[in-house]
Amino acid sequence: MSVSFDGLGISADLADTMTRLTSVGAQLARMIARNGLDGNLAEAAGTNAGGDGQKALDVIADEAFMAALRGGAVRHYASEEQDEVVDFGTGTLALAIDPLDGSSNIDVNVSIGTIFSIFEAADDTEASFLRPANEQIAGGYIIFGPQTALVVTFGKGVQQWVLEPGSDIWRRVADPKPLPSETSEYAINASNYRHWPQPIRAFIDDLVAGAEGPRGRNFNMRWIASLVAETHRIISRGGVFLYPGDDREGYQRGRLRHVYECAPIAMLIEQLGGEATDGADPIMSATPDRLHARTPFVFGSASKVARVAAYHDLPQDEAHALFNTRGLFRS
Ligand SMILES: O=P(O)(O)OC[C@H]1O[C@](O)(COP(=O)(O)O)[C@@H](O)[C@@H]1O
Ligand SMILES: [Mg+2]
Ligand SMILES: [Mg+2]
Repeated sequence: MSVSFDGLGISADLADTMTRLTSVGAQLARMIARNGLDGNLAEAAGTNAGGDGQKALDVIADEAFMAALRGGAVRHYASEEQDEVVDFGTGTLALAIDPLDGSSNIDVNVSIGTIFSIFEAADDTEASFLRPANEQIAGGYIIFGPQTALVVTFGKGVQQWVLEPGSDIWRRVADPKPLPSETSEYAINASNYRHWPQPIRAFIDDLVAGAEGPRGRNFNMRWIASLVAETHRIISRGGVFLYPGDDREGYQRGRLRHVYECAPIAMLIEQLGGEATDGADPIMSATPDRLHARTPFVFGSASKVARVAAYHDLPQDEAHALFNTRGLFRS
């Protein structure tokens, strides 16, 4: 057996689905390690349902997961790369997937990943996914980086496996620890500053002001542009991630997709004692209105996520005031 989920109390259907996912994960890891030797995985390949340009690896990963899952316990397959839910006809589960996350990093040898969300299948294809994330029975990701790792929750804590390089063998390693509630690291694409709503600008202004600002201490920033890699860093050492809505065309609800990006990450983060919101309200209790719906996304250490929500509650004049007047937010 190349991976084992024994002792985790999950159903045979869920274990079979996870085995199929990890088998494709091992194949993709080998392929990614050979990028440039056998062809260019970052070559342009078309446009997906959301209007995003697809790279060769986006399409290869989607086809590989779909082929591996067909005939198993998954009945409804929803993918970033498919306009509509694919109905395999039989099975008890519904799986939503971002087959390849962080596509802009394929050709620069930076960590990329796969994100997945699993529900019990509903009667109708769309109904399987247009429901609150707190109905998920599993959520997780595979990260393809210096190590290939699987991080997943089945609703009782978070477990992690690492792929033995060059093989199909996944070894379980220590479970991730709960997130620290305080942190000094934040992640946001700061090039969008001028497009952000005022509460996000005010929050970031105060972090950037560091020891001289209202927070009275310094913060550090990271931006990898792979949601999976940012999540893995935050799970490893804490931090807060923000992809807010902004005033660019098509970005009013941010960039990230509720169903197959934010919902499973939110489940992992909450299992580790962190929080995940759209800036104000929890992701886990929101119901998306479309398969490819976007949502603003803020997640990570609980106190930081709560602080972002508090900035949304500031009176307009205080959100605009010079940072040194915001004594309320010292720490
Ligand atoms: O390029 P931007 O606007 O900083 O966006 C980066 C974000 O886009 C994403 O790459 C979107 O995911 P895909 O690569 O699956 O489209 C996230 O992984 C990442 O957080
Ligand atoms: Mg993605
Ligand atoms: Mg993707």
